[in-house]
Amino acid sequence: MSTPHNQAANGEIAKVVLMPGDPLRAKYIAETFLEDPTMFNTVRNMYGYTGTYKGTRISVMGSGMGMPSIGIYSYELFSHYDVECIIRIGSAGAYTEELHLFDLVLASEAWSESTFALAQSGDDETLQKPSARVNAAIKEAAASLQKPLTEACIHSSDVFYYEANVDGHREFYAKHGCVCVEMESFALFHNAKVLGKHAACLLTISDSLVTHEETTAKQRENSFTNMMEVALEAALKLA
Ligand SMILES: O=P(O)(O)O[C@H]1O[C@H](CO)[C@@H](O)[C@H]1O
Ligand SMILES: O=c1cc[nH]c(=O)[nH]1
Repeated sequence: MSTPHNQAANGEIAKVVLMPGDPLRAKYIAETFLEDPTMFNTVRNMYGYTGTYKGTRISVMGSGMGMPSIGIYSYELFSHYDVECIIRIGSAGAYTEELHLFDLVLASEAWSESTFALAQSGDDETLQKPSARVNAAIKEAAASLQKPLTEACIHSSDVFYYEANVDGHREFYAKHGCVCVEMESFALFHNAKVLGKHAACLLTISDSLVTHEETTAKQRENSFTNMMEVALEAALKLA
């Protein structure tokens, strides 16, 4: 049965779902890496596909941008479609000069000032954690593909554009140890926790708040192939 945001029938979505923010990144992954991909969702253009990767059934679906959006889609995948594991595969802005464009970052935890967890379940933790099992699978996959990654605390922000009076990234790095910023993992990890499911977040550095280098919109859609391949290999270990 469908939901207000997902037209898939029960059984059309695999147990492991890769979840980029951008639905066109989901389309690219399905068309580039999956065999026989079938589209299961077009509601709001939040494309979702199921296909096989090296013989294993895997799904990929966009989450949209921000915690309210991934909050809806991940909750429905976990609770309505019996999905066991979601690996977010996102873009992120670097808070430190040590991270460069296209570097991979695996979230060891997500710090946020967001009220998502408090509002959703009364959880007042400012750090939400990924599944240790899923992080282990991602690290194993990255090592076997010889793709270096940095495992570190990330910032899940509600804000993309800050005004100049806010000393954003320096403070988040100095006070909370966040090496980069994205906008969804805190809510995803929280939903997995309250529903007894598994989640992780693998990121590609798309821009730097320190050096102001940046990738294009098209590169964010289709060039983060190291991240895609690592996530697909990890999914094989989790399916
Ligand atoms: O590229 P995605 O996965 O959307 O991730 C990042 O990019 C968007 C902002 O440009 C936010 O969703 C942020 O989390
Ligand atoms: O949330 C995000 C994602 C990519 N780059 C940023 O600066 N912020």
